[in-house]
Amino acid sequence: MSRLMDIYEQLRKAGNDGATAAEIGEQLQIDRSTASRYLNDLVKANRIEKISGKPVRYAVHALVQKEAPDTNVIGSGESLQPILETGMAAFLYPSRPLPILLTGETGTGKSYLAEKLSSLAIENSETYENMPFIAFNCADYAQNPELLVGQIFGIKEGAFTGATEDKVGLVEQADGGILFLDEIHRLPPSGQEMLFYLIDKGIYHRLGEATQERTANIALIGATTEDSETYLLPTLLRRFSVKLNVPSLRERTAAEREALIDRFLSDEAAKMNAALSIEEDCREAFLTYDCPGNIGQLKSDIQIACARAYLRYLNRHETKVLVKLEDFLGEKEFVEQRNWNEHKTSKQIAARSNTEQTVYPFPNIYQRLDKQSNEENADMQKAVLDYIRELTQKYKQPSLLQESWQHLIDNDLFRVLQDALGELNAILPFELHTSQLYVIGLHLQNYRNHLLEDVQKVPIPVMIHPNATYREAAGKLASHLSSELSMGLPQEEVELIAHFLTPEQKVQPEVTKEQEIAVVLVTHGTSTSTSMAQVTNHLLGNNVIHAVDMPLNISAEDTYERVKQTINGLSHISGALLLVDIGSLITMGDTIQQEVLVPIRTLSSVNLPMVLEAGRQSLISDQTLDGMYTETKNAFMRFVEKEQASGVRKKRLIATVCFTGEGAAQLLESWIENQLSEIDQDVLIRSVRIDPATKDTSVLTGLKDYYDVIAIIGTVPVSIDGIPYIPAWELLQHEGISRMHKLLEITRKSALPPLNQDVSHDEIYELITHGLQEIITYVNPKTIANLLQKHIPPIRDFYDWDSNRELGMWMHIGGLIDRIIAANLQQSDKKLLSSIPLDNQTVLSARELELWNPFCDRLEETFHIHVPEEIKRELAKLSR
Ligand SMILES: Nc1ncnc2c1ncn2[C@@H]1O[C@H](COP(=O)(O)OP(=O)(O)OP(=O)(O)O)[C@@H](O)[C@H]1O
Repeated sequence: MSRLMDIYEQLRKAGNDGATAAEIGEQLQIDRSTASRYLNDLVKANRIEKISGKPVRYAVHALVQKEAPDTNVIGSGESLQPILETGMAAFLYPSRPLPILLTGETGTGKSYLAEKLSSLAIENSETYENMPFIAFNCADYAQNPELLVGQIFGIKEGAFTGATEDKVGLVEQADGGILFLDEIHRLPPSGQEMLFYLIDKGIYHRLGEATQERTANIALIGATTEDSETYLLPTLLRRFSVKLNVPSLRERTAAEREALIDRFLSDEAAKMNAALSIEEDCREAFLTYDCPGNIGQLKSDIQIACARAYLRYLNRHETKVLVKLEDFLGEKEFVEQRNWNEHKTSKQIAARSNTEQTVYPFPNIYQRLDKQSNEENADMQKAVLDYIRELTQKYKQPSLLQESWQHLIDNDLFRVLQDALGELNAILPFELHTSQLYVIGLHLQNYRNHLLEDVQKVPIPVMIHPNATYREAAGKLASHLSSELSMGLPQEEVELIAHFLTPEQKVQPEVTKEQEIAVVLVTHGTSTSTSMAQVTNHLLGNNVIHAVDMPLNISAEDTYERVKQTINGLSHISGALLLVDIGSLITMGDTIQQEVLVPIRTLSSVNLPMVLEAGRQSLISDQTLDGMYTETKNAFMRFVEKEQASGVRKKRLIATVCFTGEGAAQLLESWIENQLSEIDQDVLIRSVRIDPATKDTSVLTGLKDYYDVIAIIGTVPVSIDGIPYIPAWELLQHEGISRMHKLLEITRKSALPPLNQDVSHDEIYELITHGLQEIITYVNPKTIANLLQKHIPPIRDFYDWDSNRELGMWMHIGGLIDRIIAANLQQSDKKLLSSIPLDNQTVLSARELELWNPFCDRLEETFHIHVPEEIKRELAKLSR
């Protein structure tokens, strides 16, 4: 700290009485006249005042004295006292605020303190009144140092590839106010240099704008979890005159930890709209457990335990939310299994999704029947059977812990079920799995809850069970419930339990239903297939979709091999339905089927509704490959028709989500906005708050009515049918960005007309020139369209293409020509060939090959290129 700062500090400690120059000189071991000079500087800068009298005394302004400690910040009177005091002093330093560096372990509250210090300064000082506070996490752009520096200092158009326009940086936005850079060690050396130049001289320049100097006056706060000596340039480190280490949770006093727990609990209670209390042993556990992720972890563990308690309160119609030790222990065990060294964000996301599984809504037949009380009895019976299936499927989620089930079922009911197990086993022809009993327990809990709700009930239809043994077992259970819990079941309920007991519904959580026909999903991107498959498998409660990802760097041959191996690895199948994202993969199945010796059918343009339908179909026992193909295709058509029937296409929207709707969600909002290219400017980005306690997604489902919500991106995993979710941490890596781009690409308003609509040849020409403009780089789309217009008709007639098929082929060929030209220019024919799923097995007639010759000859003449033989074959094959 500088001498001036030392003097200021000394005076602050002296309080309202202040000190004389001689006293200060003595305390700091400097001569009195030097102390006096500094003190007068501070007076001139209006930071301290003179108290008249002899000798003159100096004191810090009363206003400043009252600013620290802040009673609202837990620890302000204790562990955080020095940080708050020194931090405020640095802010109010004469003439120019001193840069502050906050160091400390993850979750200790560095960001929190930066914000608190800033709001204190803004509230209490005239200098900062109405001044901006800009916070930015450098880790968000760690993958792209150039862009990171650009975000901070601004970018001049053309500074690097992709910098298509001038961009104002954060320094400019924070001018005259406060800039907080979290994870500052992520700044590359060039950025660190620019930063210390700014601190020194108040001067900076935008990226790519070396000649134009700009000025800014900012109060800088940096924060890092890393050792600053190692990760920051010594020159920058020296510029941080105030370095404050934020203590870990271990170093905070017990009283502070207790106060933190109370604060977090009352924050949760405020969100719940219900009375919340905590059992003593659970509070004790929160007070004492080892919490390496510090306050951040403590907070999220409390939030999760509260969410669990809240779920129990809802399910059991309790009068208050009671947080028990078990609500916390589930989480703790989970935390212990994980290596805390992993990135905190991914840990928190995983922890939240773990909770989400518990919060997953269980089907409730009574509510369903209430809704459809006018339905025919047969439909109601079907609804009941679906309900049984759904409930049993749900149990197959392996991650759903047994205790979670127990939480959902009243203790007395749970006990009666367990007691009855032996007797039921004696009656039934097989041993009842305990999990099956939980399923029945859940159903009975639903029934019990419904009884409690004093509403007019629609009775479930009576579905007499054909087998007397099961009816007997159900009767036995009913009499236990009646005698031990006075829970008399009506006849239809007893019959329903008999259905639950039958082996068809017998739950075998470890075993996946054996599929006759496999569904293999192949899409571009590092994880697109896997995540679609995960969603579907999760929803269907079965591992029915087999995913093959196609990262951009793997060749067509590798993909081919992967798909082949996947199919070969599935014994007992009698066929496979291949779902692919783009048309060019459509021929892959034909080739593979010759090697794997089972029939394969392929559908392209796959989307989530299609995958779901295919998965559902594959679970139907006697479904055939052709039947599955047709049903899945129909699902797709229905989807397309629904889209078209909705008339004007809805505007596309990406929703960003976080627990506040203001933090991560807003950061993501502006980040994504910057990523959108010209053709995606129609996309709206909206940040949405997800309440941590209820995880209520109704705002998102509401948006769905008015917009085509193409993705949800954020820090709170939400699952809404048909809308892919991209976690924020994934978005900021290559894989996530490419997923987002893929989603944008497939939802763009296609230049192509709706399916099944006949298009005239002139229209095809227009549509194609327009469509090609968007995808090709090397040639004039009109030249290609002219060539196609001239040479396609005999081919079209030979294969009897309809107009949609023809449109598809024109687009495909247009793109292919562009790639051939690029490959010729870059002399990379080999690479081109390896990116096309070529095969030598398909037998093509001489006539088919000849058909393409005139077109290929003209192509070679016009563009001075060579069209390889393999490509001619590929074209012929695709035409079929
Ligand atoms: N004194 C405090 N009072 C109340 N809440 C706090 C306090 N300190 C931290 N928190 C809360 O704990 C959580 C973690 O804090 P924060 O994000 O500031 O930690 P951090 O040190 O910046 O973590 P990281 O280095 O991982 O970014 C936040 O939700 C924050 O609001």
